[in-house]
Amino acid sequence: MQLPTTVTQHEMASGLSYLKVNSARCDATIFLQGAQLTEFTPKGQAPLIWVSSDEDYQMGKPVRGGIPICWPWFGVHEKADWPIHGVARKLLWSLENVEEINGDIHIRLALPMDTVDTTFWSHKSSLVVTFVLGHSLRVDLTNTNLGDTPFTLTQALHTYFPTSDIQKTTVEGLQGAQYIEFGEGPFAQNDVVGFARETDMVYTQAPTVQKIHTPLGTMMVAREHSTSCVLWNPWIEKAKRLSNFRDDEYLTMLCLEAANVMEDAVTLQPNESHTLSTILSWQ
Ligand SMILES: O=P(O)(O)OC[C@H]1O[C@H](O)[C@H](O)[C@@H](O)[C@@H]1O
Repeated sequence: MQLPTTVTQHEMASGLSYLKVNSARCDATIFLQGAQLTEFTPKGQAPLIWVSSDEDYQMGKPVRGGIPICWPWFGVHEKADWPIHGVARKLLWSLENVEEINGDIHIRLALPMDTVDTTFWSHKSSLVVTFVLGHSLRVDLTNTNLGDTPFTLTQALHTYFPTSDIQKTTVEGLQGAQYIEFGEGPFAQNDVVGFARETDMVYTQAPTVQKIHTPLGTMMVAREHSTSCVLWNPWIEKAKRLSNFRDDEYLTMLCLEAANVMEDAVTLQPNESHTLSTILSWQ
C-alpha cells in the first residue's frame, strides 16, 4: 500500500507495529494490535489522549491508555471467565486503507474475523474502524451483519483523556442522563460531575456532547449512534491493582467512553450495519 508522505509505518522491538501520522494538522500514533490509537495531538495544541508512563507495549496486551476498542462486549461478561472488554483490543487488525482527503488523514483497519475465537463470537460479520485525523479526531467503528440471523453486541471506544489534576477536573453535559454505578441505580445525573473517589458510571440516555474541563483546557467529546457512555477513574486503591498503571496516575487521567451498552446494545439484522462514532477536540 502506498502511504501518503505524512504517514509512516514502524515496528517496536517487542514486535508491535504502528502507524505514525505527522501532518500539517496533527501528530498521531495507531497500533495495528487492537487498532488502538495511542496519540493524537493537534498542531500547536497539547496532547488530547493519555497513555500511562508505565506502558511497555507488549504483544497480546492492550496498551494502558489511548482508545482501546471494547468489542463484542463491554466490561465483565456474564460468563465470568471470559475476558473483560471482549477480544478485539488484543488482536492484530489489518490495515485496509490510508489516504489524505482535503488535508485530513483517513486510516481504515479491519478485524480479520478468522482470528476471532468462535467460542466468543461465531456470527458472520465484519468490524471496521476508520480514524479521521485532522484538527480534530473522528473515530467510526462499523459492525455489519453478513449472516442470515440477527445478533446483538455491546461495545465502547474506551478513550483515556489527560488532566493535570483530577480534583480540579469536571465533566459537563451529562446532566439529564441516568447512571448505574457498582451495580446500583439508575440514578439521575443532575449536576456537573467532579472526582473525589473511584468513579465507574455507566450512563444511558446521555446527551451527545460532553465538555471535560481541566486545568490544561477544555476538551470536547461528541458521540453519534450512541445513547450510552462510561465515565471512569480508578482512584487510589484500584490504581494499585491495574496493569501498566503507576499508583499515582489516577491523578492525571480519566476515561469518557462512547458506548453501546445496556439498553443501547446494538442488534443487527442480516445485511444491516451500525457505526459508533466519537469526535474529539480541544475547545
Ligand atoms: O483494566 P481494563 O480491563 O482495561 O479495564 C479498565 C476499566 O474499564 C472500564 O472503564 C470499566 O468500567 C472499569 O470497570 C474497568 O476497570
